[in-house]
Amino acid sequence: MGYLLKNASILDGNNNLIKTDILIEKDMIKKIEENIPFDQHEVFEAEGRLVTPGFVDLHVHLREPGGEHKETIETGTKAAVKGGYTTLAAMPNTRPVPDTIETMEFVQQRIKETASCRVLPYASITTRQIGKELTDFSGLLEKGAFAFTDDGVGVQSAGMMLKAMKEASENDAVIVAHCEDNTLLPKGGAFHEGQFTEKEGLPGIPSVSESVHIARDVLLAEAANARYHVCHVSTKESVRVIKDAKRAGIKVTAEVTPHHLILSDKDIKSNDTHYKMNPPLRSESDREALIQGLKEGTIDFIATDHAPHSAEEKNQDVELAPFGIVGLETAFPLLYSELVLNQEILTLQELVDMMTSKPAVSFNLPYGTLLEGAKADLTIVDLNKEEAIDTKTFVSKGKNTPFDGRVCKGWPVATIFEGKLVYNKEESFV
Ligand SMILES: NC(=O)N[C@@H](CC(=O)O)C(=O)O
Ligand SMILES: [Zn+2]
Ligand SMILES: [Zn+2]
Repeated sequence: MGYLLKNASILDGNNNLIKTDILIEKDMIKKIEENIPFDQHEVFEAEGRLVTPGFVDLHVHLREPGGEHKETIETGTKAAVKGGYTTLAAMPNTRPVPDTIETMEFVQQRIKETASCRVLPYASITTRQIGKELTDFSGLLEKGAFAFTDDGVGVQSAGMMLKAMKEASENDAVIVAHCEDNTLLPKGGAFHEGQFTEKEGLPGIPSVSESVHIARDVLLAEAANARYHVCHVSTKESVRVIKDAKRAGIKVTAEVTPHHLILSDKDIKSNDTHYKMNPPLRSESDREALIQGLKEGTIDFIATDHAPHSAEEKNQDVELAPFGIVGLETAFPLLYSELVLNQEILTLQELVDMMTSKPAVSFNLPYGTLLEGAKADLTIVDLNKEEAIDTKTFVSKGKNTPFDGRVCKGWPVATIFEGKLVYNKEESFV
C-alpha cells in the first residue's frame, strides 16, 4: 500500500534543505511530515538524497511515428525517467505529423501503450508543417493536443501566424514557436555566424534569423491577444525583444536549452557534428545574455530540445548531418555541475524550479510541485554522486551529444511517476 520515503531532503522554496518523510498512496502525495509512522508501506531510506518534483520537459522529440530508428515513445520516455523527468511534451515533426484527428489518436494510443511517464503531444500549427493551411485546432484539442507548434521549422508567413494566433486565442491554446526566417539563412549553414564560421570560412546562421521572428510574433500575439511561447531562445537580441514584450504586457513565455546555457561557439570542435544543432551555439555574449535572462525571469524555464539522431545520420559531413543533440539523460547533472557548482550562477532552488514549477506554471499544468494532494511525481537525486557522462550507458537510441566524457555531479538515482517507481538506478534505492 504505497511508499514511505524516510529522511528525504527537500527544498523549502528558499534554497534551504529540510529533512522530512514523504508518504505516497496510490498516485498521490498523501503526507509530507517528519516521523511518519509506517503501516504496510514499502519504506525507502532517502537519507542524504534530494527529493524534488518530477522534472518537466516541454520540448522533446520522441520521433514516433516515422522516425523509430532515432527514438520511440518507449525509448524516449525510458531516457526521460532515467534523467529524472516525469512529464514531457512531444514535438510533432514526425511522419506523419499529428495534424489530423486520426494521427493524434494514434499518437495517444502509442503513449498509453508504451510510455514510462506522462507525454503531452503537441499538434502542428499547419498541415504537414508546411505553412499553408491551419490544422483543426478545436478537434485536435479535443483529442488532447497539448499546444500547437511547427517546431523544426519557422512559420514563414506573418499572415499565417496571425491566423494561427487568433485561432489559438479563441480556443484558449498556446502557440509555441520555432523562430527562424528562412530568407535570412545561407545555403549549407551549420553554425552561428561569428568567430567560428569566420575562422573556418564557413557560411554562418545569423542571429537575426531568429530574433526577427520573435519580434514579429510578439506583435502578432498582441494583435490577436494570444498566448505565445518561444522555443530554444539563443541570442541576446531575442532576450531583449522578449523582455520588452513582457514589459508591454504581451502574453509571452520562453525557454532555453542546457546546451545554450553551457556552451558557445568557442567550444565547437571542427568537423564534429555533435556541435550542430538548431538554433546553433551562439557567441559567449549571447550565452551570458541567456543566463541573465533566465535569472531575471525574461526566460521562464529550461527545456532540453532532446533531438535524437542515428550515428549514421550524424556521421555525415557537417553540411549534410541533421541538426540536434540529445538531452534527457544529462540535463540535471550538467546544469547542476556547471551553473550551480562551478559557476555559481544559479542556486539549487532556482535550477529545480526552472525544471519543475516554472514550466508547469507557464502552461497551467498541475505538476511540478511537492505538495500534499499533488500527483506523486518525484525525482530522487544523489547530489554528491560524481560520474562521467557515458553515451554507452544511454537508454535513448540517440547517442548524439557533445558532452560525452564530461564529469558531472548530481545524478538522478530514482524516479517515481504517479506513485510508481519507474526508475531505480542499479536497484540502489530500496
Ligand atoms: N533542435 C534541433 O537541432 N533539431 C530538432 C528540430 C528543432 O528543434 O528545431 C530535430 O527535430 O531534430
Ligand atoms: Zn526548433
Ligand atoms: Zn525541437
